[in-house]
Amino acid sequence: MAVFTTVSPEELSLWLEHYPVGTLQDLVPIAAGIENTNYFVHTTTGHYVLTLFEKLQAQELPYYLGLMNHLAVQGLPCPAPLPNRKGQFHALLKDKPTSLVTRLSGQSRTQPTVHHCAALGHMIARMHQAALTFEGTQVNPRGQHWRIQTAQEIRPFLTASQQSLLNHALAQASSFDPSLPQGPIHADLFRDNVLFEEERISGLIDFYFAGTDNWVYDLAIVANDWCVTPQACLDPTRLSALLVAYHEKRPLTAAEIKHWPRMLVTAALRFWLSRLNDRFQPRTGSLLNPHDPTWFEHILSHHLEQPCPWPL
Ligand SMILES: Nc1ncnc2c1ncn2[C@@H]1O[C@H](COP(=O)(O)OP(=O)(O)O)[C@@H](O)[C@H]1O
Ligand SMILES: N[C@@H](CCOP(=O)(O)O)C(=O)O
Repeated sequence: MAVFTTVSPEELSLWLEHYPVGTLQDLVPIAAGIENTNYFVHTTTGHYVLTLFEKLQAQELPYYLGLMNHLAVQGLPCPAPLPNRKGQFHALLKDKPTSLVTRLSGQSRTQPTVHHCAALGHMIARMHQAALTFEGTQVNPRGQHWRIQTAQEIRPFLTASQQSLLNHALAQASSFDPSLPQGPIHADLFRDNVLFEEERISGLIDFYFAGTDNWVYDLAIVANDWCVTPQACLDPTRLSALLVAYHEKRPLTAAEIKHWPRMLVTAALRFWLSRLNDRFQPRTGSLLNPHDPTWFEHILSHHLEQPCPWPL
């Protein structure tokens, strides 16, 4: 389970005195997740999620928490950060920058249907459009610069054929048309980061990889996780449902459609690299749910061997 920093009810009760949320009733560690320490918190005023940031620094948080607040204010189902009595969205707890956000209802779907994919396509288009008016700016922290640097660091651990795959992927994951529509993107909207009540989306969570990048890249990240088959290729029915729904709300441009196969490669490369990095350069502390890099190696190989054209 991903609790890197233990918080006792006594420690949290003291910290919560700075928040207008009443008194602590219950504190439950959350097993899922691999980046931060998370707890469900129940107080006399409601249900919240407490996050102790294990990697991100305090100065990096205003972008993420500000974006979540911006989207929540506009009616998107994102966690709303609670300000403390000083008006701050984060404060130190156990020497870690920490936030308290609203707990959203619903469950993630491990086996999404076409209906879930269509609902998500609509929601991503809404999110992209709503995020455009957010005043904060940040380049995608897992973008081109990070890909090149991480590839260099993990290259010595790879076999010759993996290095060749890496070279092919890196060549495709660069020199994109600078006129592609951009804005703040979620950049990690995997199945575990979307909550549903029946077929309605009730939560978009975990914005801690967000940054400005190409919108079509965000869609490719989603397609690689939501539409993938056990053979590591994309299921045409779920993929169409996702893209048709997005396109209805925010029509893609001809340039975006042309870039689609390379965006799928870039998205698969990004998660292959981060998973390899977690395997070969693990953080100190207990990373108890590492993800398997081999899965994204398969997806990446598939996209390079049989580029997936725009399906609509
Ligand atoms: N605002 C929220 N409302 C409801 N559940 C949440 C919320 N934030 C996190 N969770 C739960 O906590 C789990 C881990 O959160 P996540 O942000 O993915 O962790 P990490 O940043 O460590 O990857 C999620 O899978 C979800 O079950
Ligand atoms: N989605 C990424 C890892 C990020 O983990 P999360 O729990 O913060 O979504 C992956 O699958 O590699």
